[in-house]
Amino acid sequence: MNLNELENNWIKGFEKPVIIAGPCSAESESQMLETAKRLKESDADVSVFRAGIWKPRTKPNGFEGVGVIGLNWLKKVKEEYGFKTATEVANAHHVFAALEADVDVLWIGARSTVNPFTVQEIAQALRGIDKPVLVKNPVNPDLALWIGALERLLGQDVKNLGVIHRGFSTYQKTKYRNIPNWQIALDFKHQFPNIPMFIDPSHICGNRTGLAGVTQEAFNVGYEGAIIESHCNPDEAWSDASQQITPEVLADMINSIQIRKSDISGYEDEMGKHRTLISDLDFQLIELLSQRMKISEKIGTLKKENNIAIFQPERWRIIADYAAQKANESGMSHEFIEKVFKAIHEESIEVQNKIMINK
Ligand SMILES: C=C(O[C@@H]1C=C(C(=O)O)C=C[C@H]1O)C(=O)O
Repeated sequence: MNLNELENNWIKGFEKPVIIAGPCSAESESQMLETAKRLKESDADVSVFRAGIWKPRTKPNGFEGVGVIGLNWLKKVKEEYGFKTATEVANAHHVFAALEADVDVLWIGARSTVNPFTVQEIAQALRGIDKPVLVKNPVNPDLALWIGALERLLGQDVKNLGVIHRGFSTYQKTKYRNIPNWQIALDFKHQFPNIPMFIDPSHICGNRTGLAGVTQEAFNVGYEGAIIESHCNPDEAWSDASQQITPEVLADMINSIQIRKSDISGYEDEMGKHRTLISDLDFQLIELLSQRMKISEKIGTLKKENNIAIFQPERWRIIADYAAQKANESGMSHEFIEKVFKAIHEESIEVQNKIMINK
């Protein structure tokens, strides 16, 4: 069996979009019950209550989670408020403890997904379970590693799978804590449309203000749910205080978000007309690119015969400047045109390189 054959019917048992919410970390019984109570009373439509029991911290000596005692509090939340519960597992010991406490949904964190040994250990501990297991993207933008983690789970007969898009680490300071890199998540969704995808705006943003925008963007492209950190007293939270919101703020946010359906029925004709035009233009784009590469080949032959270097910075600068100017005039984003032309130039260099090394 491969990942594309999974049916993932588990998601049908949840109200859509599936909202998973709760504190970053379990801190005390009262903090857990108070947060759960207020989530229940709000109209955020939360179906799963999350809380971190074991916390992977960047530096030692910080708060590393309350440990197994927190599982009792999760149990209480389930009994008193009827939520399903979720927590992160990062080794086999966590898995056994979480299953023992009957946690309903487990997730593998971004720092674990990067390590095949860890994922294999967790997968073996989970062998054959039918509880949903969600895999966060690895901290580094590596789609194969993300897919590999799911394959390890499937290899142990864990078939109710989902993924969480939590963004990717960067060295540069950006407005995000972890840049979304939407393309990687969309590549995943394209390859595995049958695997439910959740957005984790809390870890992408690292602050409260960006949460609604990122969540809306994810629902615009058809994600199935969101996992959002919510705490009864966010400013006093023991971990990730700056990105947590109260249950009431969460409810306002969820209610302000538009949910889009992926089904186009009823609009096939109207969309069909536009799509025909797009297909026609795509065909022309490919034709034009192919003609451009053929000319580049001729230039490559000329350069080879006359020992001229392939890369011509002056010429490339003129082309890039011209493209930027045209982008402005036509109202397209400068970044987009720059990306397209860089890709064309890279391929053109590659085409000429092939000619050069051909005897
Ligand atoms: C085609 C050439 O070779 C390279 C490729 C270019 C391109 O594809 O536009 C431009 C400059 C060179 O770096 C050229 O020298 O004109």
